[in-house]
Amino acid sequence: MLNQSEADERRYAEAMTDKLGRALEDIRGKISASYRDVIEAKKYMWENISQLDPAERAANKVDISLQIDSGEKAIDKERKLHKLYQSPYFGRVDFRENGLNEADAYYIGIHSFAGTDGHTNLIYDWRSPVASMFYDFGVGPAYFTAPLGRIEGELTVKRQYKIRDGRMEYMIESSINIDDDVLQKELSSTTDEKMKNIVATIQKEQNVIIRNETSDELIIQGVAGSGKTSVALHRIAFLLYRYKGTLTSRNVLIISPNNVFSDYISSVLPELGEENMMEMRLEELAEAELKGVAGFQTFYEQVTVLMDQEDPGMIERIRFKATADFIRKLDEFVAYAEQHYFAPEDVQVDGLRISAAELRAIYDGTRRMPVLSRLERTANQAAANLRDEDGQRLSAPRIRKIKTAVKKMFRASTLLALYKDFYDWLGRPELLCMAGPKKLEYSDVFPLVYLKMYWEGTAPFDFVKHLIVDEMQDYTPIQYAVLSRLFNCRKTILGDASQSVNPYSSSSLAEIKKVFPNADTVELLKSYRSTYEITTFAQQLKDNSSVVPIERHGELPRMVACEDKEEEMERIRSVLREFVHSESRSMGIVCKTKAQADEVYQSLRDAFDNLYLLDFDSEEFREGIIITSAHLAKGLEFDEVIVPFVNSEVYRNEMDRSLLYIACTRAMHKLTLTHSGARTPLLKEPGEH
Ligand SMILES: Nc1ncnc2c1ncn2[C@@H]1O[C@H](COP(=O)(O)OP(=O)(O)OP(=O)(O)O)[C@@H](O)[C@H]1O
Repeated sequence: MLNQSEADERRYAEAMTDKLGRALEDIRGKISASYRDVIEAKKYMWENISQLDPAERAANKVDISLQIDSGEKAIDKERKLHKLYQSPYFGRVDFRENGLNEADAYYIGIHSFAGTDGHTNLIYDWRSPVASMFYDFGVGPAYFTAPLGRIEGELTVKRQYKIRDGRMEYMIESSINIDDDVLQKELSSTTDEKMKNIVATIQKEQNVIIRNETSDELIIQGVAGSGKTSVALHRIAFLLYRYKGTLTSRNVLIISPNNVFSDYISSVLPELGEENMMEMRLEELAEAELKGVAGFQTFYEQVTVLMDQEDPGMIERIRFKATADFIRKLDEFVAYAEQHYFAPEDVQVDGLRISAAELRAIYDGTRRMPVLSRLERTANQAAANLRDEDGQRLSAPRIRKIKTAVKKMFRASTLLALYKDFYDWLGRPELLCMAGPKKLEYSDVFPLVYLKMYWEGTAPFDFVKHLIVDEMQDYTPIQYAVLSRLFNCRKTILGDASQSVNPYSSSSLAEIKKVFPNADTVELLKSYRSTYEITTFAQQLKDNSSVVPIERHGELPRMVACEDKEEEMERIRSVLREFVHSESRSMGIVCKTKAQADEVYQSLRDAFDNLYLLDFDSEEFREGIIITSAHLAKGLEFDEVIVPFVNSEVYRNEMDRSLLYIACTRAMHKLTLTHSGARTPLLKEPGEH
């Protein structure tokens, strides 16, 4: 057996690092040479431009661009080699194929690495078929699916390593699954500025999702900290590897909740050797779709209004528009409008006549088109059927008159008018209410985008081949219906029904399934982010007994009762001073509202460096002390979290419960809650049952 003892493994790791070092030098040499070649070629072209004929110039340009291309590939390879040089591999499986006597050893790393012959793989990419056994099996019977089919056999060895800067820090013989010790070490470490990759410790249930190639629509419901976002990103990295040539990062789009979140996750794919995918907020999509139609309130603004005042009318409007039944009603209305909204009349243009019957016949023959196109087509067709006094086709001004006349035959003259009619048709006109002059309420934005598809159609995003929707609980069925029409591609949809920032419009898995009836669904129940103590403490806010906290222990959350706000801020300062002198790298102060976050920021800004206020206009996630609201903290995590103002008058209703749950579950290692006055009834003292 190759490298039986730990000493053998240490030597092997060093030798591998040497090999990688040489490969790295080699590629760096090539990059410099290629850089010089490009400069030379450009210089030659510049100096001789007057003597070169057009064909020679074109040939030179092609040469230069080929050289740049190969230089870029070399830079990409250098990046990967550098990564491997720092940590060549993290796992090994020895696999004996059925019918063979000997097992082969496969070392598994973040990228693959071939020996000098270019054929022998010394390190296997974690996404390669053989590497799947590392995640799926312990020692014993195992198999992997190769391009030619399933290969069965036996794992005789399974090991994990931590190699840093050429030195093996530890090696673990793990017989069952990715060993808990390694996972514990990974989870206990303090967090870097951005999200980390988890290739060395992907869990079996996560691997099934990452390597899923069969689901066109995959919905992942996972508890807080179960690795949903990590898994979705690794899934994309896997699919980019698996479908190299047909799928590139430019074909993958993530619908993300805000720019900070996009920034927070932006390091994972590059770390895995892939380019970042495209990202977009759903509001950006709506902005493009409704340009020139109406402005609108954002989701964030909607939530802020709801937090400031409990407006039963607004809540009813939101609730009404947040069900699958609402889509059905809108569809019924469209069918009704289809039948009744076009009322043709005879048209007279300068003595020429088109009959209502003819218009009706043409209009009826244009089904499946959006309204505006139908009307246009009807007018054009009717005009084309007609000849003027001289037996000629109609002039442009006459055609325009016909178009105007035909347009007026449709009962609604604008998209907004049609939308308003919908509520009249329902007999519920009060359900449409503007947030301001020419400003729609957020709950009307996507119904209107949906109706626009019927009104004037919309161009689908055909270049997107895989769509990821994160924080799925915050999108309503009508938003999914829009996405489903605009993105006719594979989808990975993930979220947690317990982490909704607006419970009146949150979608459960069951609701989303109504829009995607053929979707496959998976649940992730194990929570990896927080210590056992933090997870169980947060559980009192959400009655979900199926959550499985990871057995990683830490301090009990601290509940700090204060006499008044002044004392509360002083206690927060003291927690921050402890943090500054600790090993922790990131601290989140997660408030309920932006106004509270502003207040805390003002009170602390002069006392600490590295203190940042994160609001909806922020672009990046930063290391240090971040002050923000629960809405924006969604999806993020911090070594330590402080939740201020957990008073009875601040956290009282269901919405507050969700926000408090989000806030508490952002903490990895330490959680402190402070209040002055009575504690919120939603929480018990830590340790109290
Ligand atoms: N298999 C794993 N190995 C190591 N760390 C993991 C693993 N799975 C998840 N984690 C860690 O758990 C934390 C939570 O992961 P992630 O943010 O992907 O979860 P989530 O389900 O999207 O969370 P939330 O919904 O609460 O925002 C991250 O620090 C991630 O690195």
